[in-house]
Amino acid sequence: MTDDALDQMAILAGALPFLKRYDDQIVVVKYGGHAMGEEETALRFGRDIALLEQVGVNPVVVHGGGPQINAMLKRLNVKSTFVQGLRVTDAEMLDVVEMVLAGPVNKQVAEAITRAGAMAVGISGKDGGLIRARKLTRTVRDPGSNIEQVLDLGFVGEPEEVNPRVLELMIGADIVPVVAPVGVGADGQTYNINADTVAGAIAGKLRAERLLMLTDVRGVLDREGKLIPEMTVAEVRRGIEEGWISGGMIPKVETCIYAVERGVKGAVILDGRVPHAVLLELFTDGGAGTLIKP
Ligand SMILES: Nc1ncnc2c1ncn2[C@@H]1O[C@H](COP(=O)(O)OP(=O)(O)O)[C@@H](O)[C@H]1O
Ligand SMILES: CC(=O)N[C@@H](CCC(=O)OP(=O)(O)O)C(=O)O
Repeated sequence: MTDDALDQMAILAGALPFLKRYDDQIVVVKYGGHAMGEEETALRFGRDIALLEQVGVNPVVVHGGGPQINAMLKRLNVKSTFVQGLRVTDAEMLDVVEMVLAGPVNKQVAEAITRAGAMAVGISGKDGGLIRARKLTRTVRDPGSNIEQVLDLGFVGEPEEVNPRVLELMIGADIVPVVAPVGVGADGQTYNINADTVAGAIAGKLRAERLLMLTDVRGVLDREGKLIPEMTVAEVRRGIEEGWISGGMIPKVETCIYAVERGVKGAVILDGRVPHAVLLELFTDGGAGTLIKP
């Protein structure tokens, strides 16, 4: 038996009460591009997801791939800009985004889970009508003049409607869905959607037991840099107002709030680079990151 499998067994040894809680429940896992790291990290993630499936949990994986898109853009010598953490996406950029997300990244994640003994199938939000998207509009207010300006991010979208049918069929057939964050408008236009947003929308629609957001920080940290194990929605809102929850953490906690307000029992932000982060979060008392509850 490999060291990795022994570690999995050690975590499972004390997991009986948790296994009951999650039996036949849906757990949506957002696997961020930064959390993917080296090939071995992806394979280890695959083994954990396969194990979840094998012990009776129904995992649904939504992956990102920002760094992987950046690597391809560098090879193609195409420049990319971000506004409020979102990639400005013209028609040429959209081709690259869809090619990378629905191509190698999606297949790598599905293959890692399949190799570990579960059957995973990669789809994008365009498959089976999963995500109907619309163009995202964002505004900024100029602090000097107080004038509001509408930003044009091109083909950046947001989910307008999630049709969970394809996911339900896959889950019913013991297939682990692996979703690339691309959607399609009513007119057939493809949209690039932030992966956190897609994970939140899917978790909300499926009323998942848990939404796990794997990133490359330990969770939400307080002003002293200490990990906060649990927060209510009100405490998160206060953190944003007071400014110690900022930058890339804001869309993440907002996604968690969106999900728990739609019936997800708990949303967790945790460090995907920690070995077996998913298992530790679900199957141990202390959990692994920051749990956000209603
Ligand atoms: N209170 C906080 N706790 C943890 N991280 C925070 C906090 N406030 C801001 N951040 C920032 O949020 C970042 C995480 O967001 P981001 O880098 O966008 O993640 P990802 O690439 O996984 O989507 C952290 O690296 C950190 O710089
Ligand atoms: C609109 C937008 O910004 N879309 C993202 C989609 C991928 C993503 O969200 O990946 P991570 O989770 O790894 O950051 C992008 O183009 O990078």
